Amino acid sequence: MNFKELASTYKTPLYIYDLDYMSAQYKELKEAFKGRKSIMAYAIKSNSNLSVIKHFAELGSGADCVSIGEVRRAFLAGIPSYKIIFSGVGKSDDEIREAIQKDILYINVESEAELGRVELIAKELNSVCRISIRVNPNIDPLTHPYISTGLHDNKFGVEIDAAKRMYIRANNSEYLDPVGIHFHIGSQLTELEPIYESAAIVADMVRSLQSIKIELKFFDVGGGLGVKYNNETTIKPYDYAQAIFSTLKGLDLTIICEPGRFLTANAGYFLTKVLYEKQNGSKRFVVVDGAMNDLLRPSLYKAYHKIEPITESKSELSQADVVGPVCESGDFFAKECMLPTLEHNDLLVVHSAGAYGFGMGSNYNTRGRSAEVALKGGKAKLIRRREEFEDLIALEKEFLE
Ligand SMILES: Cc1ncc(COP(=O)(O)O)c(C=O)c1O
Ligand SMILES: N[C@@H](CCCC[NH3+])C(=O)O
Repeated sequence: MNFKELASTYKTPLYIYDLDYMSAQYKELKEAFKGRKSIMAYAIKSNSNLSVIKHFAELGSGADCVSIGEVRRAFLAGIPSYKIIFSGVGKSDDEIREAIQKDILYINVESEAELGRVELIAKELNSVCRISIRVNPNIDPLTHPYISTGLHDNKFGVEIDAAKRMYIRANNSEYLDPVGIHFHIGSQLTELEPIYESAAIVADMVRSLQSIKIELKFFDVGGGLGVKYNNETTIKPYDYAQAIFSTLKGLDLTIICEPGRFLTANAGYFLTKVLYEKQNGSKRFVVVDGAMNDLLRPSLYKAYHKIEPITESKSELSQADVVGPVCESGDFFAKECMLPTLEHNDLLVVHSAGAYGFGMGSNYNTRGRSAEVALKGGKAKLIRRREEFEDLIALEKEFLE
């Protein structure tokens, strides 16, 4: 990849996404589920640029959404309504209403109280809403605590007993059609066992519902497949699919998988430019033009992202913290990273930045968010322009007296 040329054409900081890599990841995962009916529902939250979603739409993907905004993005990008799923613990009445009116595949319900709202709104609309229920299997996914979602300590989903009550209620309602069951125990999962255990619990639940004549069609295994940021061992898609198949013996359900990070993380690069080198006592800092408002993961989770310098410098390597201009000591991309002496305008490539990168960005410190560029067949294309000062103040300006 010619990062120098990309930086000179589009300036920095810059997000770059390799769409061909995303296609290869998509195809590998889809292929792993061969032999069973399956839908890949791309988790839009991992990278919600419309051109990225459109790319997955063209590959035949559905969409997993967590807000009505994401549902609207899915429609805009050409994902068919019958492949769109809407999850999340706090859907508002307006969001539920619009999802029902848009006739998406199903609303994934995450509490008994929410089931009541969905039923009421479907009744008001004189409609029948397809639903699934998100089961919280209380299994430790063995990942970072901030991205664990499958324990009773986490806000997501409902416990088995509550789910059963909800299915019975939904099955008896004129306005609800229970079609699916769902679990998603966390993100960046690198151990297969918790996924297998969760799938087994949920498959047993499907069987117990069958015994009371509630027949589901969709077995939604969520997302969560981890990727290599550093030297993690990851789960192979084939093993993942086989583990799920092994829990489904005797059940003829369409599998829905909601990959996010697996498809996008290692397709993305964040390109930033060196502004200054500085030394505070024995501490060396490399100050760059990107910051935590562009890529929050290192600050929020102490997440590791490989940093690759692009420089003519042949100097010895020494430890440095790579930091941005934001007014927070937590604004860093790497700590104690081995780097040569860098010059003004040298580039640093932050790897694995395609998932939960741009989307978790903000305008903190009145910084415009970076531009985004997509690469396909070796060709680069701008897919979001850089935010300018005028964009940042647009919603406030009219109120200035
Ligand atoms: C319901 C649901 N599905 C899918 C995903 C995508 O997760 P990941 O990016 O780890 O594949 C998430 C995010 O954690 C989620 O909450
Ligand atoms: N934002 C997280 C992933 C959250 C997944 C959504 N529940 C990350 O960057 O790793």
